[in-house]
Amino acid sequence: MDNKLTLGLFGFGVVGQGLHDIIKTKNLNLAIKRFVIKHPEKKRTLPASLFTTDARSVLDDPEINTVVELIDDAAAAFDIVSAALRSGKNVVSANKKMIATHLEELVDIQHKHGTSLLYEGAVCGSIPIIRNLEEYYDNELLHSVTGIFNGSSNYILSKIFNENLAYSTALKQAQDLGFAETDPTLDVGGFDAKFKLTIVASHAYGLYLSPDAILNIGIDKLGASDIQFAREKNFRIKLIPTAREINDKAVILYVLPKLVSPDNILYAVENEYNGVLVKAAFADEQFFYGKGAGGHPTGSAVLSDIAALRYGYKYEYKKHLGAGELTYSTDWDIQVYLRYEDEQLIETLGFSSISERFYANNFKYVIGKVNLGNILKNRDAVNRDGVFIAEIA
Ligand SMILES: NC(=O)C1=CN([C@@H]2O[C@H](COP(=O)(O)OP(=O)(O)OC[C@H]3O[C@@H](n4cnc5c(N)ncnc54)[C@H](OP(=O)(O)O)[C@@H]3O)[C@@H](O)[C@H]2O)C=CC1
Ligand SMILES: N[C@@H](CC=O)C(=O)O
Repeated sequence: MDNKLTLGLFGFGVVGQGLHDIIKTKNLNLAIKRFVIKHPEKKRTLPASLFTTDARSVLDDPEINTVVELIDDAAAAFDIVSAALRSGKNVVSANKKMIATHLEELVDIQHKHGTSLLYEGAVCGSIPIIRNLEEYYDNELLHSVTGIFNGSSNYILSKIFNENLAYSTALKQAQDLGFAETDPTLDVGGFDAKFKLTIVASHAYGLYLSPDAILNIGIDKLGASDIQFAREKNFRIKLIPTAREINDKAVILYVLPKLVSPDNILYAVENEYNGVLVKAAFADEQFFYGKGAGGHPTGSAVLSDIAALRYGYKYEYKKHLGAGELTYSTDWDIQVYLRYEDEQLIETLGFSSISERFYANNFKYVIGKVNLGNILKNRDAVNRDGVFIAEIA
């Protein structure tokens, strides 16, 4: 099938412009009829007549059969995407916060209206992980899906570890390069990685979960002593989301910084690059590597989804058909490095074992095993100034 696609594009920022750059270099059987933006006063690189702030002019246009949603407002994005799907238009989105928060509802709308929502660009930029989890790993038992899912935090950590840049300078660079979210707390606080993990959990394990139920600790409390500790032990610190089957009934999910050694493939993933490490029963380990942020890498994933709509591609959410087989659990001990100030925190977290302890005037840490559920329950006590927690193998 080679249907002509007539697009309405919401958003002409980093990703919207990146997509447009790619589309204009190719002779594709598609046309962008209209761009919906928020600030009409902004200077654009295309004729003003193509831009509007009126969402209805796209949603109510019967000639537009495909909506591409690339805006930085998750609430508005949900309204746009759900209205488009309900009106019979297929949609491509890169909005991981919106998708992670509303996935089950969006799947229902697609089923009811026979439309398709694709979102490869929402998870790890240019890396084609969603379609692989849907299609390639359809029958494989997946032991785990982990990796580096956020380009901005990885960029910041790379600049700190490799170039001794200050955290704030590195963050500013990630923003200037268009990698960071409009609210960069989403990146450095591990929220963005968690939204992506929530989407991965659906396609890998058939789970619909509220992101709020999942632990995310970011890199924003990283301090000079943690960096020194990591360097002395020849570790690098990476922000790692983890989805892992702990037995044939339960899956654990969390986002934590991790101290990784040079023999870990993620050690060498630098800057805005992402890496997805899939461990499957028979295929064993497989590694996907590519740019996780930026207009062109993300635009290429968005374009791949647009092209897939030409032949009627839909996610089938097949793993949800056996729903109930696997449940989400937080009852699992993980080994962590914890820098802390108040001894009470060690009690509160209820370490089941401690293998190393260090006290100095301005630097105290323990290494030991703690239950994931306890960290989740006490996340406010852990996610505060003076404390830094990271997984350690
Ligand atoms: N940057 C990246 O590397 C990646 C981003 N993403 C996701 O892609 C989406 C877009 O990100 P990005 O391009 O970086 O964001 P930008 O901030 O660069 O651009 C956002 C665009 O959205 C428009 N906009 C905001 N609100 C509305 C609204 N209510 N109606 C219509 N237009 C609106 C803005 O309009 P105006 O131009 O008038 O201000 C702007 O054009 C986000 O969901 C982000 O999480 C996904 C993967 C990678
Ligand atoms: N802010 C995100 C953009 C891509 O998803 C990131 O840094 O990874």
